[in-house]
Order: sequence, then C-alpha cells, then structure tokens
Amino acid sequence: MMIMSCSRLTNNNLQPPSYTCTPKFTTSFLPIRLRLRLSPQFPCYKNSALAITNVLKTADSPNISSDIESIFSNSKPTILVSEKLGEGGLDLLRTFANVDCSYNLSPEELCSKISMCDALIVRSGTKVTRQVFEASKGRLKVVGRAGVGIDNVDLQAATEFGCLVVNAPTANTIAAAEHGIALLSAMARNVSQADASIKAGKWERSKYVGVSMVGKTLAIMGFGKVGSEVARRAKGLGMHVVAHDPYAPADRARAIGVELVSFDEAVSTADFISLHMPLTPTTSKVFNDVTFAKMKKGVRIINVARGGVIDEDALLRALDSGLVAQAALDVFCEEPPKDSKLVLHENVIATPHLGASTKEAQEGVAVEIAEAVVGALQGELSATAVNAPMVPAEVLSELAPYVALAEKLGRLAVQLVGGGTGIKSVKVVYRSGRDPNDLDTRLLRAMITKGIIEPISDSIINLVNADFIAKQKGLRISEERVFATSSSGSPIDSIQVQISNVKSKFESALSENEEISVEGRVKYGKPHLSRVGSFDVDVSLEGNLILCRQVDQPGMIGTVGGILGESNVNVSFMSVGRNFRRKKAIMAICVDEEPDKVTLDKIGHVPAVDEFVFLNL
Ligand SMILES: NC(=O)c1ccc[n+]([C@@H]2O[C@H](COP(=O)([O-])OP(=O)(O)OC[C@H]3O[C@@H](n4cnc5c(N)ncnc54)[C@H](O)[C@@H]3O)[C@@H](O)[C@H]2O)c1
Ligand SMILES: O=C(O)[C@H](O)COP(=O)(O)O
Repeated sequence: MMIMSCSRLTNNNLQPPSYTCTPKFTTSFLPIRLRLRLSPQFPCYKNSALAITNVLKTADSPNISSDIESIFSNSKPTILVSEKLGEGGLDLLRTFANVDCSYNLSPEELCSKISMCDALIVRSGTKVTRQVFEASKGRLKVVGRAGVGIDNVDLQAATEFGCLVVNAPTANTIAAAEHGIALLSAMARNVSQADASIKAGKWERSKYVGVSMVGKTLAIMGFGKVGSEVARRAKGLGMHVVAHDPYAPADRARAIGVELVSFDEAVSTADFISLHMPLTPTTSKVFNDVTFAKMKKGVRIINVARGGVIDEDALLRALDSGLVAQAALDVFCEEPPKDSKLVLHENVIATPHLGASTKEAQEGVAVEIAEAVVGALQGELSATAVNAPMVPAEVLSELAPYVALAEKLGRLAVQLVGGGTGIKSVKVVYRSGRDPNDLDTRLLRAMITKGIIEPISDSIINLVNADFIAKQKGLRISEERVFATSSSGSPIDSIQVQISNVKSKFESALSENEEISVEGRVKYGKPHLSRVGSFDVDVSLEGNLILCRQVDQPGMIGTVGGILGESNVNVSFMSVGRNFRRKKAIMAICVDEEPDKVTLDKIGHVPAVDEFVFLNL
C-alpha cells in the first residue's frame, strides 16, 4: 500500500489533498483510501456492522464485508437509558444491546458515561446539551426521546455531530389529551381545592361552586395530535371549540367541527384556553402580559404542553389581578418548580408533568422508542427522525444501489480536482423517467456530499449532517432533473456529478463547459462509471480505478495491461472510450490491488500516454 502525507482540510476552503507529482505527465496519486470508518475504536456493533456491510457488499468486494463482519462479530452496542422506561421497551432493547439504566444522573455523570454509549434514551427530565455530544467523542449515534417534546435535546448540536434524534410521537397522545380534559374539568369544579379542604376536616360547599363547561368556548392553541384529541373530547362535553394553529390543515379542523381562527381571535373569545403547541423559539413565552391583556376577564388556562410557552411571572400577575380566574398546569419552566408562587396560588391546580403518565402510554412510548432506536442503530432510516429526512422503506430499497453509486461518483469527482480556489459548487444531474415529485433524491445528495467531503476532511458525513457540513464548508450542491425515458423501469437512468471552477489533475475529465464531470449508472444492481468528461466508458466501480488518456492506436491495452500484470495487479474491468478514431482515447481500468508508485510511474512513461490518474473508489 502506498502511504503519502497529504494536507487535511481545516477551513471552509474545500481543497483536495496536495501532493507532489513526478514530471512529464501528471503521475497522479490520491492516497486516501476509502475509510470505512469502522474500526474497533469506532462505535460499532454487530448488527450495525452487518447493515453497513450489506451496503458494502453491493459497493465493494465481499472480502471487505467479511473482514468487517469478523471485526464486529462479538460486539454489541451500548444503550444508556437515563429515565424510567416501560419494561416492554427495555426487553426489546436488551435483545439487541447492552442496556445501562442509570437514572438521575447529574450533567457531569451523563457526560462522563456518554463516550461509552452508542445510543441514549431520555424522557423530558434529561437535558441533552451540546456538552453531551462533545463528550461522546463521536460515539453517540442516536438519541431517542421517549415522548413527543424534543425541547430538552439540542437538535442543532445533534445534527452537527451527525447524531440522529428520534422521538415517539404517537403513543402518549391520548394520555396527554385525557390529562388536559381531566385538568379542565377538575379546575372548573375546584376538585383539587375541595379535596384538600375536605381532607382538612372542612365542609365548604359554597366556597367551591364551580363553572359549567357546556356552551363555553374553548380555544385550543396548537391543533396537532394532542390538541385535536382534546378538541374531540371537549366537543363531547358540549363546548364550542375554536383552534389556532398556523400550520394545521383546515379540513382536519372541519372534520372535527372546529373552527381555525387567528391567535388574537382565539385568545380574546375563549372562556377556556388549552395549550398544545411545542416549545420553540417562536412559542417561547408567547403567553405574556400583552397576550393576557387581550383575554376575556375570568378566562381559565390549561397547560399540558410546555411550561416555557407561558411567561410564568406574567401569569402570576394575571391571576393576582383576577384577569385569569384559574390555571391548571402540568408543565413548568423549571421542573420540578422551586418555591413557585404559581404552584402555591389558590387558583392554580398543578400536576408534576403527568400528561404522558398512564401505564398504557408509558408501555406504548417505550416500545415505540425502542423500535426506533434499534432500527436506527441497525442503519435503518427512521420514520420518526426529527433531524434527518424521513425516507420511507420502499423508497430506500429502490434507491439502495444508487446510494452506492452516488457516493462513489462524489468520491471520484473530488479526487479529480487538481487545484484552484477550492470546491465551491457541485451540480448533480439525475436523468430519470420519473415525475420529479416521485423521485426523492435527498439520500443520494447526502451520499454524494459524503463522497466529496470525506476524502478531503476529517468530517464523518451521514444523512443527518450532510447538508449542514456542506454548508459549513461553503459547498453549494445544486440538483437538476432531466427527463429520460427508461425501458427498464429503474427510477434513475444516470447520475452525473459536475464540479465547476476548479482545475483537474486529469484534463480529460473536463466537459465542454470546463467542469469536472463523471457520470454513472446502475447495471445489474452494481454502480458503473459510464462517462468521464466527454468520453463514454463502461466499468463496474469496484476496487481502484486508473484513468488514462492516450493516442488511439493499437497495442495500448496490452502495454498498460502488461505493466500492471508484471506487478501482479489484477485488472477486474476495462473499457476504452474515444471521440474520434485514431485521435485520443481514454482507458478506464479497475484494479483489485493498489499498484505501487514504480508501476504507476511506468504507465506514466509510456510514450503514447498523455496523462493518467489513479483513484481510490
Ligand atoms: N404534559 C405532557 O406530559 C405532554 C404529553 C404529550 C405531549 N406534550 C406536549 O404537547 C405538545 C403537543 O404535542 P403533540 O403530540 O400534539 O404535537 P404535534 O406536533 O402533533 O402538535 C403540535 C402542533 O402545534 C402547532 N404549532 C406549532 N407552532 C405553533 C404556534 N406558534 N402557534 C400555534 N400552534 C403551533 C403545530 O403546527 C402542530 O400542529 C408538545 O410540546 C409536547 O411536548 C406534553
Ligand atoms: O413531550 C412529551 O411526550 C411529554 O411531555 C411527556 O414527557 P415525559 O416523557 O417526561 O413524561
């Protein structure tokens, strides 16, 4: 194997590694081998390794795959569960991984454990901060949120670190909605206060006269899963229900008999307001002095969403002034709340974040998150990913061979860059007979990005962070779809990767527009290179590739093949393409072994060879 030092990229200026080449023709080596990024030091476990080797089996030799399988055959992933999770979920996790249930960890303890974990499962009580991702040193691959709200996970940091975040968005919907209705009814009829009073030996019937719900207007703020279920139940109680949600479809609201209205209309007309929006920068403290002032005097507020959507000091003021008659709170800015005047207020009833806490919901959430985390660790794309595109299973299986092709084309294109101001702009052209709306290329774009960036940087690219890292490095990837009729029914006829405004170390790779251009297609389920610059070729992309431009004359195949044969380098595929007879031609030669420098120099010194380049696939 040839070892050469090369400069690594540490800034935004994407440049391929520099190296010195021998005089005469460009005797070009690109010494970086395909780094499998799987080693005993790297987060690894058998099933994931198998998932990856399945991809490699289509992309590379079976030997590489079996090597990896043997490296990983004895290892299991480690999953840290930092909050109580239902047994069904834990059982499922244990069949696949070493499961460490460590509850009530301090932030420091979490950070010190995390570098030994491949996945982390949390509920709302664990703050998964940037420090956690930093401390994981790249090992943490998946964070599973056993519930809906992901405001306790730093999604930006997760994405930057290439860590997938999945949640369990459906299993606690009904529990949360039922808790909302429970709080609504309990508040309207003073159940908590009356209960405390009777337990204190009192009999205060006139003090705890309540208000009726029938005929009253309930405003649902956030008409998603929980909000809709609360609406259904409130309709059953005879309430008039309106909702505010800028993103909710009107037909869903209509189907439940709910009118979608503006924020101001909702808060100003309601007798009861129930909060069901997520905590985001936009919704943070959206209920504040200004919005309370718009409400009807004597309004009643229920919050089973997130404490942070309310300015708690403003709510306290509104309760004290009687503007807000009562509040029912399950969630708080700080949990558990400390010395909270709000919790102690006589017109407030409070529960300790119990919305999702039914036996049924907890079992459901545990299984939902365990399946999502195990799937993600096995290399499947998750249907509940919060920071990555969700690619449906059927799309994934159809695109699998194109995934390998996309990465190899990116890897080839970047190795052909020979200088200039760095790679700034990459264009990908998909030729396909499919309707553009019926062709999801996000996965392919991510793999092309991986192929381009990984050989020239220390970044590890995956579907989660591909777009982020490309942007961070100043790389603009644009996509174009060209209609092409395909008789085979395959989703994509060909993929072309073009890099503009750079020099090439192999001039023949430049198209008429002076862009580096490589094109490939899938043949018999395998990635093939079909065009380099303006030359048509046809080689299966396996092992390593030598591209060679020479005078189109007899004996060239024999001469170059002979040099490789003398060095015991086996040619696996070979193809010659030319534009004009007896002018120039290019040879694309796939070789199983990496030829040594002397052998490559010999090829460079064949008189009819104008230029050549050696590329790792
Ligand atoms: N207390 C609990 O234990 C408990 C249990 C489950 C869910 N929750 C919380 O309830 C919230 C809703 O859960 P869900 O499952 O219904 O989520 P969801 O994503 O199905 O619904 C949220 C809805 O809020 C809407 N929304 C976003 N921004 C908004 C805004 N500015 N104004 C109005 N609406 C806006 C969205 O369009 C969406 O329809 C989440 O924050 C979740 O964390 C709490
Ligand atoms: O967002 C959620 O799913 C709920 O707030 C539940 O949170 P928990 O898992 O901490 O009960």
